Amino acid sequence: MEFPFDVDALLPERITVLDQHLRPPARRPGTTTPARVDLQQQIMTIVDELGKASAKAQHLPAPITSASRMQSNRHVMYILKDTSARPAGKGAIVGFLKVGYKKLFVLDDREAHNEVEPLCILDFYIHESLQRHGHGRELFQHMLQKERVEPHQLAIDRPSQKLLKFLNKHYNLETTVPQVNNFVIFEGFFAHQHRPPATSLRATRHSRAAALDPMPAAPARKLPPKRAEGEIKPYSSSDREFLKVAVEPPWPLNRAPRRATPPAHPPPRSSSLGNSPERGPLRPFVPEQELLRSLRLCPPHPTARLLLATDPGGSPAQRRRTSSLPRSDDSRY
Ligand SMILES: CC(=O)SCCNC(=O)CCNC(=O)[C@H](O)C(C)(C)COP(=O)(O)OP(=O)(O)OC[C@H]1O[C@@H](n2cnc3c(N)ncnc32)[C@H](O)[C@@H]1OP(=O)(O)O
Repeated sequence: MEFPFDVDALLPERITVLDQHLRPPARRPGTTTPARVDLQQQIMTIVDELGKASAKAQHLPAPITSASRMQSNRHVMYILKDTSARPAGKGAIVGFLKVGYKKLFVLDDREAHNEVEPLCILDFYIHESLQRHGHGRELFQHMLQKERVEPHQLAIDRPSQKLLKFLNKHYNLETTVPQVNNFVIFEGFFAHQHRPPATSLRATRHSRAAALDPMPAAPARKLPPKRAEGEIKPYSSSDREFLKVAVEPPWPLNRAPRRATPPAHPPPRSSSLGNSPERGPLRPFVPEQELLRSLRLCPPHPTARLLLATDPGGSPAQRRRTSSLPRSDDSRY
């Protein structure tokens, strides 16, 4: 992918890492240095063009990667340049990989909900003319080392078939843990994960049920902490969510037909997973209330039940609230 400016001078390293500041890397000694603002503009152009090319390759209605989205999120972009060819002496870009930490509610193999904050693969693109030459693997490998994560610890935001094959081939990732959101996680995701100390912000911020849940928490964040967070909404974290706005018809046409009774169990494996990795049109919008209702119908964890039964200090009101279904004014979500 070529640009009308000198990519080779702009990005001295084979792989450049960009964060939300989109700072131009330090240039090689002896290279003439244009104004800093021009360099940043060039970086922004590269990010925008890569985002557009990736969206086109994935048949998305709009790019999910752009300079402005980079600036407003704590994502990290790994950009690979072509060091062999220097068409017109200006260099070229091979592709990019975008990652970021996200709060997710994921199901484990017992179909219990877990709040985690894994590193997510958000966008990945290698130029069409250079795919299947090992460039994707080079980028991915570099990212794994820099972020110090193992492939099975990652969550993937709506992987394409090509990416699923890529992950299978290079990292033996095959067996997925079925989810009801757009993220795909693989077997081993819940193994050996970092468990924060009981006094950590994460533990105290959680709901009582989450604090009692013995499932391990997400891998430790390597990125700086985000701004103060508000209420956590299940399934609200996909980086591709905003694309729904582009494809969703206006209200009331966007309302899914209401069921008489909410589903007692999450969708079966094939349905959940069959939907997630597919590209093309996004899945119909699931009304949040319906989703919450099905969440609230999940049976309490056995540990929680035991504690509630044996907790003599809890007031009757407290016991009433925790032993029955959450009330409509329950503001946890
Ligand atoms: C969360 C997300 O970002 S989902 C979106 C992922 N991006 C895309 O689908 C955009 C189009 N595809 C691409 O840009 C690239 O193919 C990537 C990024 C998926 C992989 O990068 P590449 O440089 O092609 O990967 P690399 O050469 O290291 O590995 C090749 C392997 O990837 C998989 N793969 C790559 N292209 C294809 C393809 N067209 N068909 C099937 N499998 C493919 C295969 O396993 C392949 O191994 P094989 O050639 O022996 O079958």
